Amino acid sequence: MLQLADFEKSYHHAPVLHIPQLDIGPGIYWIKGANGSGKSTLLKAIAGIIDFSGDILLNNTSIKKQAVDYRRRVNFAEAEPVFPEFLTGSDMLALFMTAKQAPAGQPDRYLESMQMQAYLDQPLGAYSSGMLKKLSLLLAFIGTPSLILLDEPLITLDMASLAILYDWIKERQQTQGTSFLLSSHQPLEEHTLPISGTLHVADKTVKWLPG
Ligand SMILES: Nc1ncnc2c1ncn2[C@@H]1O[C@H](COP(=O)(O)OP(=O)(O)OP(=O)(O)O)[C@@H](O)[C@H]1O
Repeated sequence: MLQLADFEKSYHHAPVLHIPQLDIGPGIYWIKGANGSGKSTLLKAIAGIIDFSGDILLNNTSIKKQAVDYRRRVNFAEAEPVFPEFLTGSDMLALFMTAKQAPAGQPDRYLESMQMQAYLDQPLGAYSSGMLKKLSLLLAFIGTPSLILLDEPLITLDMASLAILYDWIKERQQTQGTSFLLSSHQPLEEHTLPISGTLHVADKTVKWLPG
């Protein structure tokens, strides 16, 4: 499903990650690592929003050689989303629906399950951090991506919302075969998600461990 080849990322000539080769199949993966190890950097590179050397392929589509096609297949939710304060949640949703060519009505059940309709038309400057997080997670489910990247999806969500997010992930994987990379600091409750493996980010590289 996802391949990284000769991947190198530096900030201002300081190397952060070097991954000679990484090849993972379809599934749901956790990305683990200490603060500053490079989890967000890895996710942003796979999302196609930061530059790096080497190549990343998603189902044989290269981020470098087929950039538009690649980006259409990947959705990303940032750890701490920042949106223009004067726009509303509905504005953001309409934008993503168009950009991701989403089927009409796709957000409805997501909005309902997280009970977001009540504040969707408020300006984003008036959202709490949890409300912003839910919106950013919802936007990552818009369209029909093959891979959804969620950076720290568990932070700022209350327990009820966490259970709903786990249901979204499981349902999407089961019905559409969507793969997920999820970064987290928290130790997870066992059996919440059918995890295929863990990517450990340490010593400026990434190691894959099954289960
Ligand atoms: N824009 C940037 N400019 C310079 N250095 C950066 C930049 N972004 C990240 N770094 C550095 O790259 C390294 C990896 O950062 P990254 O945010 O990817 O780590 P992380 O594992 O996601 O951390 P955390 O768990 O604290 O969120 C850190 O040393 C950080 O200081």
